Amino acid sequence: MSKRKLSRQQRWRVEKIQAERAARAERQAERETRSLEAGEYGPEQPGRVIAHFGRTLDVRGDTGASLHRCHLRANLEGLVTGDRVVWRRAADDSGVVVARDSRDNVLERPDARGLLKPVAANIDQILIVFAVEPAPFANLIDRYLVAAEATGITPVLVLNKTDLLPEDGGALAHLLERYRSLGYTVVRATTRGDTGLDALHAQLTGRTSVFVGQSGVGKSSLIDRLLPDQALRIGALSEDSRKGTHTTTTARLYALPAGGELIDSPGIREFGLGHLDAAQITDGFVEFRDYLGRCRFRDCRHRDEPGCALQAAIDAGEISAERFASYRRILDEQAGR
Ligand SMILES: Nc1nc2c(ncn2[C@@H]2O[C@H](COP(=O)(O)OP(=O)(O)OP(=O)(O)O)[C@@H](O)[C@H]2O)c(=O)[nH]1
Ligand SMILES: [Zn+2]
Repeated sequence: MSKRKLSRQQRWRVEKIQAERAARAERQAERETRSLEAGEYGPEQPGRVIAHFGRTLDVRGDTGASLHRCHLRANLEGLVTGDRVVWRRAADDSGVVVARDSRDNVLERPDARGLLKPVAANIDQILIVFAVEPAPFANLIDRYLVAAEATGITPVLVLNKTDLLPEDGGALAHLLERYRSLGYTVVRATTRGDTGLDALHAQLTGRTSVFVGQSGVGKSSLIDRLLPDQALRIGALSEDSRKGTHTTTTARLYALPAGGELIDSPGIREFGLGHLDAAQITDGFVEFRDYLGRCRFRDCRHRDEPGCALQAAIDAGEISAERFASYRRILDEQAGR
């Protein structure tokens, strides 16, 4: 309901509820300060947010794998899964989060109203999954790469279903070579067979990762194989479900048995191009970066302008004409939205 349509009585009621809420928050903050000062909580220690439900968080201490249901100090806002925090443990194993460390990076998604909201933080790599089938369009891979580059998080390409790959690698071999030559890591995987995930395990070890990619490329299959302890995964979710329906869509951090960590949620898997401006799209093509700023005109749109450094690089074979066409397509589609 829009604000304008509220009657005076409704407005009064809303204000009353807000005032009560503020008073409650203040009392809670005072209680917290008292109990923190009274030494009811242990010493400050580092931890990481594993999941969050409003002002309640699951925190994992840096020593040991146990989870602690924590609440937030009243002055803290906007923590997300993956945040590194300072917390204090209570006698009953719950805790309170007292501070958030600075973030290396943050993954954002538009909410229902189109406003960008952080969903996860401190991610080392975005694994862009594509598959032998459905066959990938280069333009789609480029879109994911551009979106990943805009976050500052390293993208890695994962080609899944390699069991379906013809001996000679088919048309995909050429495509993969293009991305390798741009400096991207390409990992092959298959959920069929015993050794199909070896390279992926190696890529995941010691890092915090997220999986993104089109429907049907095998993200669920990969994640199920990487987190074989289904009971643990599902158990964690059902334990949270009493907290409300939104818990199943909130991002959760999983420790992978073979090493490394995975942050996953339906929202993260749908990560895409959404909200990028022209400059971000241009920057998302890594091989353009050396040429940007070298066009004759400072406001060159890299279309038909004379003295365009990008066009010259294409003519010289230094930039792939296909990647440039893909760039133009993404720009045009964003402009037409
Ligand atoms: N041949 C083959 N099929 C696979 C492999 N991995 C997954 N599949 C199949 O691909 C189909 C899609 O897999 P999903 O794991 O549901 O794909 P997804 O990316 O999670 O798809 P959404 O849930 O729609 O986003 C399923 O029928 C899987 O059995 C693989 O390595 N090889
Ligand atoms: Zn130009």
